[in-house]
Amino acid sequence: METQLLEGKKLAEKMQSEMKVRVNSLLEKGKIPGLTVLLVGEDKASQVYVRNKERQATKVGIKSEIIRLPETISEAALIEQVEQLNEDASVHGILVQLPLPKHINEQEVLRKIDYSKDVDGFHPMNMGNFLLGNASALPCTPYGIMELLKAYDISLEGKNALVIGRSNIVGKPMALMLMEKNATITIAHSKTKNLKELAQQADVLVAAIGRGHMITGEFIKPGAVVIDVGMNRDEAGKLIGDVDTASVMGIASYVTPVPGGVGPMTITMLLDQTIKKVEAE
Ligand SMILES: Nc1nc2c(c(=O)[nH]1)N[C@@H](CN(C=O)c1ccc(C(=O)N[C@@H](CCC(=O)O)C(=O)O)cc1)CN2
Repeated sequence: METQLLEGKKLAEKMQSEMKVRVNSLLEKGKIPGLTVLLVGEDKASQVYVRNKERQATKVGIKSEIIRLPETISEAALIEQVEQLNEDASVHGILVQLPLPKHINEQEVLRKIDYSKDVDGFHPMNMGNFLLGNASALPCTPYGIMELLKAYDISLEGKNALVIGRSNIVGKPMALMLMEKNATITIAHSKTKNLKELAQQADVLVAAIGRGHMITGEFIKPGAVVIDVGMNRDEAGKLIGDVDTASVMGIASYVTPVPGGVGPMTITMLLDQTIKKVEAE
């Protein structure tokens, strides 16, 4: 079987060039979409991600700012920053880059974002509305994956989908989005006993485990669609996914590469949701 790459980077470029047109028409009406990202601490990967968010936001015409805060900031001081942004009419989207340092309660901070400015879809109000089928903002990674599947005309109806990972930002919302498209969902996690067996029955497999190259060809049902959410570094510091892409080639029908698959779609959906906030005004 020939395995086709699901090229998130290419789709992201296409979607972002369409976003430039959307932003231009907002600018003509005197509206400038504004996105502010709060970055706490020195985490190397997070620094790369927020820089990329800022660069790509600027490219499509969004006014973007990163507020860098020290690792030692208190939860109260971080919440104060969030509340200031809630009051700032030029800011349409607020994003707190995750993970936060251990002394800060992530959920407490996220719930303090004005939910109408939450472009990550992590606010409990948005999560709840999403669960009820009435979303106003969606978690960007699973949203990007759904757009990628749509762009490649991959039908989910009646398919067995296995989501490996149960995080709030990927696994749980991913399962729900696949279910909305009439797939039959299984969620696996670190305590799942028969992972390989479950994987071998999956028509669609989403790997969001955080363990480099854990999913090899022997986990894959012939013809399956394989989505790799992993962002791991090997011993040489090279970025690798949760899926050993080379070993699934020839077995899967589709696979997302790392880099160039899911990651670029995550940022693109963030930009989309920021623009939508202003379009809806
Ligand atoms: N507030 C949030 N925090 C985090 C989220 C999120 O959606 N909201 N997701 C992840 C990290 N993330 C975005 O923040 C993210 C990860 C990876 C990429 C990406 O484009 N990856 C590239 C490779 C980049 C590299 O070379 O390191 C790729 O896959 O091609 C974008 C966004 C956790 N935190």
